[in-house]
Amino acid sequence: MARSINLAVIPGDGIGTEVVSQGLKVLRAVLPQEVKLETEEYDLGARRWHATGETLPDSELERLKAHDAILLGAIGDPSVPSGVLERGLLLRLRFAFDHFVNLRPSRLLPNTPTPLAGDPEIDFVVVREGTEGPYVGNGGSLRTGTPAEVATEVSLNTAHGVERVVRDAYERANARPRKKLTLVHKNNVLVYAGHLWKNTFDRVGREYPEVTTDYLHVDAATIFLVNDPARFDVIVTDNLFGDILTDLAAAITGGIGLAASGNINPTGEFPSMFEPVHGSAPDIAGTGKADPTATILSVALLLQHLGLTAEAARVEEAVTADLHERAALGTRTTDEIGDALAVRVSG
Ligand SMILES: NC(=O)c1ccc[n+]([C@@H]2O[C@H](COP(=O)([O-])OP(=O)(O)OC[C@H]3O[C@@H](n4cnc5c(N)ncnc54)[C@H](O)[C@@H]3O)[C@@H](O)[C@H]2O)c1
Ligand SMILES: CC(C)[C@H](C(=O)O)[C@@H](O)C(=O)O
Ligand SMILES: [Mg+2]
Repeated sequence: MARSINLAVIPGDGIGTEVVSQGLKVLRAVLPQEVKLETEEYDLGARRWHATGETLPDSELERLKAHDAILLGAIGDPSVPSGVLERGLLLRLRFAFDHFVNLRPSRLLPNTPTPLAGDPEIDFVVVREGTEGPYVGNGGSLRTGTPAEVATEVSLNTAHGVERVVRDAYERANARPRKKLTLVHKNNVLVYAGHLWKNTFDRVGREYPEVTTDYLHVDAATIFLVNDPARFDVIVTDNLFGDILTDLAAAITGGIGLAASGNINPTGEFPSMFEPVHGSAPDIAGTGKADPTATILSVALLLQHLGLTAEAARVEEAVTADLHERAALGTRTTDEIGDALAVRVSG
């Protein structure tokens, strides 16, 4: 069936540009001829900010709306004050496009090194809330820069925002063979937000009698992620806990170079955005050491989201096969890994 994909591409900063070009290479190689791919690259990130002072102008946001999806590399640069691009560009996109499901799957693929002992079974997905929590920018500081400075960063949690992400997580758990959903929060201390999350979780759960539920405080969840990761199937959690847990999840499943994510707007009102979990890695930018696999697996999530499930599976299979050979192949550059995966998906 002939169709076209109108993809926005935001390479961003540092290794973002390096890994995105590999992601596009694999995307082009996996798509059948009858699917026409149109891409439009957006110059957003540190270069643009230095040149114009802009992070994400309204006009660009408006143009981005028209795309079927967005592929993003990473943003953030040591030459730009911390938070300017993170808030002004990345979070602005997630909020403006109502990406309330930040989907971060974690699977330990065969032959992939893990720092954990034994041969752990790891196959879970984190459903991280993407538009609320302490990320909303509800804060400020008084007497800034003085010894008497006071700073606040208030976490915003709405019944609407919590319910929609919890419901999405139940749906995902219900569709998986194990049907298990774990809520991670900290309701022994954060009692207002924590109780809203837990009450919503329990109430919505009554509509999903086949889903087994579990609750963990976030500190304990970090223990289990290391000692017993097999206990997790689907995790639902708030924006900040989800950020931290998914870097840990990446570390136990082969490293941050393999961790993919999708910022999903489930209603389809706005384009969803796919990006590796990692950042712009200024420490290795320009060296060819960046692993593009996380971006390529994010391309698989993008394909899945667009209903191209066979192509998504081909990308995942190619990554699994490539990982099998990693130990024998030794060190490869970003480009070499991208080339190898592009050959595999088109073969
Ligand atoms: N989604 C995003 O765009 C995003 C995500 C995280 C951090 N950031 C930003 O990126 C900048 C750097 O942040 P950071 O250092 O905390 O996190 P980072 O993820 O960029 O790097 C952490 C460590 O992981 C390594 N690493 C990351 N990606 C890798 C890859 N693909 N292959 C091999 N090694 C990889 C880096 O070399 C570094 O040692 C900051 O400005 C931060 O705000 C952006
Ligand atoms: C860069 C930052 C805003 C971002 C986040 O905290 O969500 C990043 O760490 C991520 O995990 O995508
Ligand atoms: Mg993060």
